[in-house]
Parts: sequence; C-alpha cells; structure tokens
Amino acid sequence: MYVSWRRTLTEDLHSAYFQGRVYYILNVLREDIDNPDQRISQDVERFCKQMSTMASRLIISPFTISYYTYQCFHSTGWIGPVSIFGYFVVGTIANKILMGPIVSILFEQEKLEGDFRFKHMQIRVNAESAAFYRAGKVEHVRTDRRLQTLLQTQKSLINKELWLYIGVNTFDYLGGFLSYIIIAIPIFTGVYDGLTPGELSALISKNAFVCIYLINGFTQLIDLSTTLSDVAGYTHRIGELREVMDDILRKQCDYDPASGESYDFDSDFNVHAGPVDTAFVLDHLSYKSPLSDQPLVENLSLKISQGTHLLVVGNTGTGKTSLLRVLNRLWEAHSGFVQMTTCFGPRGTLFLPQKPYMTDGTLREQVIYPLKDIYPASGSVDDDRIIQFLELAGVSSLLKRTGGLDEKVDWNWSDVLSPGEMQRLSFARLFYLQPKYAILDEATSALTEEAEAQLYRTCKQLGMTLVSLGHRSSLVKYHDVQLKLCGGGQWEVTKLKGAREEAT
Ligand SMILES: Nc1ncnc2c1ncn2[C@@H]1O[C@H](COP(=O)(O)OP(=O)(O)OP(=O)(O)O)[C@@H](O)[C@H]1O
Repeated sequence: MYVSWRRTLTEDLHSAYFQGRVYYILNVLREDIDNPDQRISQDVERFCKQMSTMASRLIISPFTISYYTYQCFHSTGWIGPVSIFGYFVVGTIANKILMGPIVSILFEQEKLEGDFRFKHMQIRVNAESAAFYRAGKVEHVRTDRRLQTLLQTQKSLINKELWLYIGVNTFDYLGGFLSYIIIAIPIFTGVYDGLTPGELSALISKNAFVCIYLINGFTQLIDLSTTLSDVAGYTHRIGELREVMDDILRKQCDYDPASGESYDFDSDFNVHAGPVDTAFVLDHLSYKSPLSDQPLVENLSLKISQGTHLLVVGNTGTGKTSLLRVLNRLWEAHSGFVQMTTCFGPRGTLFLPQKPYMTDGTLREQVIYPLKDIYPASGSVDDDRIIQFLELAGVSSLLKRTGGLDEKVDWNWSDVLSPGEMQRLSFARLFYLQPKYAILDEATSALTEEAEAQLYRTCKQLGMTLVSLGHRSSLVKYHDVQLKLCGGGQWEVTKLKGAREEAT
C-alpha cells in the first residue's frame, strides 16, 4: 500500500508541478509555499508510510468493534457498550485538544527541515565558489544556525507530543478499570443475586474478556493519535501545495489576447498560426518586475522578423532578461500584447538562458535537450550531426571525456564543465535544433571574441535570425537593429549598419 500510494500521490503532484509554468511560478514567483521539493519528496514519503501503518488497524477495527459491541451488549446489556462508547468519546475529545498544537508545530518543523536541507543543497551546488571565498567558517555558522532553529522547533514539538503520549497512556490504563466497573454495576445492583459463586465467577471472567476486548479495540484507535497528528501535519503541507498548484493552473493565462486563440504552453512543437516571416509582435507592451511597481519598459512596439537580427542592450537591471521572460510567457505583460507567431523548438524559436542549464544524462541527451528523443529520428546519421555540431561549437573534446555519446556519466555536468564549455555546449544544442529564431541571453559572455565570432557565423550560416542580449560592443556587428532599454520605462530603437528597419 505504501509503495502504490506513494507512486500515485507523487505522480499526481508531478503532473501538476511540471504542467506549463507551474514549477517556475512556485519556485521563483510565489513566496507563500516553502520548499515544494521537500513536500513532493519527503512529506509525501512520510505521509504514505504513516498512513500505511495506520491502515491495517483502521481496516480491522470496525469489524472487531462491531463484533465485541454485540457480545458486550449480549452479556452486560446496554450499560457496557454505552459506557465504553462514552469513554471513547471523552478520550477522543481529550486527544483532539492535545493534538491541535502538534499539527501546526509539525508543519513548521517540516518547513525548517526543508530550509536546513536546502542550505546543504546550496553548499553542495556552490561548493567551489564557497571554497574560493574560503567560506567554510561562515557557512558552518549559518548552517548550524538553521540546525538550531530546527532543533528548537523539534524540541517544542516533542514537548507537546509528551502530553499527547501521557493522555493516550492514561486512556489505556483507565480502560483496564472500566471493564471491571461495568461488571460491578449489575453485580452490586443485584442483577446476579440468584447465581452461585461458581456461576458468578464464570460470568465475570466471560464479561471481563468481552469488555476488555472492546475497550482494547478503542484503545488501539486512540493509540493512533500520535500517528494521526503527524498525518494531519503532512496532509496540510501536501494539500496546501496541491491547492496552490491548482490555483496557478487555473490562473495560468494560456490565452493569446492578440490572436484570440488559446495555446498550450507545453505543446512546444505545434506551429502557431501567424505571419510566416515573424516570430514576435509586440504592441504597446509594458512590463514590470513582480516585486516592484516601477515599470521596466513602457509602450514598446516592435516586430521580430526573419532576417533582421536584433540586439538588446541596456544597463544592469533595466529589464533585458525580463523582456525575454515576457516573450516566453514566464511573466505576464502589465499592459499591451505580445504575440508569438512561431512555434517553440526546432524550426521555431529557441531561448538560450543566461545561466546555461545542464540536465542530467548522457552527452547525447545534453545536445538534444529539451527534446526527449533524437530529432528527426535518423539513427546513425544523427550521431554524425551531433559530432559535427559539437566540433562546430568547439566542445568535441567532451566526446573523449564521456567515452561516447551514449555513455552514462556519474558526474554533475554543471560541476565539471567550465562556464565557457557550458555556453559552447548550449550552442551545440542550438545548432542541433536549428530553430529559425535564436534568442541568446548573454550566451557568449564567457567566451573570447574569436569564439563568439565563430559561433555567430555558424548560427547565421544555419539560417537563424538572432535576438541577442549583451553588454559587449563586439556583438554590434552581428545585428541589424538595436533596442536600448534606458530604465524607468524608456527605450529606443536604432538601425545598425544601415539595415532595413523592421522595428517601429
Ligand atoms: N524573480 C524576480 N522577482 C523579483 N524581481 C525580479 C525577479 N527577476 C528579476 N527581477 C528584477 O527585475 C529587474 C530586471 O531584471 P533583469 O533580469 O531583466 O535585468 P537585466 O537587464 O537582464 O540585467 P543584467 O544586465 O544584469 O542581466 C531587476 O531589478 C531584478 O532585480
């Protein structure tokens, strides 16, 4: 049961988490949900484990309780079952009161557990940068601080649980007396006055057995209180995550106001109807960052068309990457429209983000990312293409390091590749997927100008229209139009080297 519940619950959460932009919104934009990763992995695991330990008792209890209620009624009359049920109700109310604070503290403890784990994760991912700073001591203090906060909460949880344990054990203990009180009432009220001492002792032992068994059935349920309080805490965390994901899915605006069509964020490779030679149409677009009321850009009208290479420049924080977020529909526009008139992926538009993302897997999986399978499915011809593109991107040496395109590697790609190698590998991806439009966010910032020139030349030879973001003046010569973001919502478009001006 544990395994199948865990599978069902995790798969259900995954299907919502990976739908559209939900994982991005949860991790980057929403602050009301802590540690979604921990909720999906650890909380679900513990929830299913605790539920499965409760399951056998919960399944069997109704049968044993019904059977012994009948038996108890048969031997003691209504007084036995009624007093035992009453006793159970009192015990349940007492436990409910004691359980109340535990659920909220358990919730808090799991949050702090997630924060503590995240700190270790942060150090694991950034071990080299931290080591360059010789930051062992400061990281030690900070990690210990998180541990102390966690342990304090854990201690107060255990203190609260202590009262619950005392309550549960007292209930168990007093239950033992109750069976004799139930038998004592008919004896002392003279119901069994006509019986001989032998018959009376036989009756007492029979009645005691039945009552003790019925009470035992209830105490077993009451013993579940501690497990139940844990289950309630995990349910709260998992339920909250599910509700927030549903809320995001409901609000996710997959409706294109310009074309009036709805689109599917995940159906990447469907061609969107629109002018064939245009990738994006921006109409009086304004956008701002999620935490600020100041507009980054106001009333931007622009067309990104085939053959017109666009360079986006501007000071730090003026909203260059944010423009790509709006184009890629990660952020909603504040006003105006953005229409994406091509598909996403091969033969459409592809974004190379500022931080190259190296997935796990083989070298082939790195190159074909984000495709799941080779494209087009062409067997060994595909190998030749991949090798050729690795060479063109200047990372053919990776073939030797990995031992082949399909050799499994046991390292973390982001740890072992230099930033320059990661950028080159991202270009190998781009060459392989050959989109019509390549949107490059400081994609060559870690490379020399010669390497940059070679990569840009190859992109153009492969027929891509480029939209680049960057600070380097060397980028100017590869572009026809420049969009300068000046901050405070201002922008200006200029034509470079006398090219056709597509932008207005
Ligand atoms: N997830 C976020 N939540 C809140 N604010 C954000 C978020 N991402 C970016 N910002 C803010 O939005 C503003 C614009 O950021 P953006 O990344 O577009 O800058 P940029 O022009 O690309 O800068 P750079 O040249 O350094 O890459 C910045 O002030 C940034 O702090």
